[in-house]
Amino acid sequence: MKKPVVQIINRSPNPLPQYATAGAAGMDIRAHIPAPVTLQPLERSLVATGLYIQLPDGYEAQVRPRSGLAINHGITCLNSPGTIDADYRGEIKVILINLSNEPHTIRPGDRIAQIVIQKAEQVEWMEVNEIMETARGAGGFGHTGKE
Ligand SMILES: O=c1ccn([C@H]2C[C@H](O)[C@@H](COP(=O)(O)OP(=O)(O)OP(=O)(O)O)O2)c(=O)[nH]1
Ligand SMILES: [Mg+2]
Repeated sequence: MKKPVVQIINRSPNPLPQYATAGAAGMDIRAHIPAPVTLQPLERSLVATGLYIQLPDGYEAQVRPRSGLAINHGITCLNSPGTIDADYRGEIKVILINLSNEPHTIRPGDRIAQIVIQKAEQVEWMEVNEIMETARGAGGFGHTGKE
């Protein structure tokens, strides 16, 4: 299947993000920082990547945490999933937070998160007074499976 093409500028010395396996949804993205950054417990930091992308209209990129960093070090993306709009032309940055009890150091070139590129259509609203009934109705927030 032909893949959509996304233009990218890489102002870092790191390789371009790549799919690590044939069926990967995400591509790891790396820190583009001049020196190591240590996150203390509950500290957050906006980490640069040196990447700038031009998404086709109708696409978005999501910045998502890496599960390995999360389970091993308590490092996640505070705004997960981060949204990269199709018309954003700034540098892709990652809001990392340390949810562990130990300091954790991010080094230049470390894989800090992953991006998933997918279709995201815009819609128009049609304002009405009623919306169609369903079996679920207004049930939510854990209402299924109860007697
Ligand atoms: O993890 C992220 C999230 C966002 N962005 C960039 C791309 C996105 O298009 C822009 C705005 O993000 P968002 O809409 O989430 O933030 P906002 O607080 O609503 O800012 P704005 O008013 O600029 O939309 O910031 C990133 O680089 N990394
Ligand atoms: Mg916004």
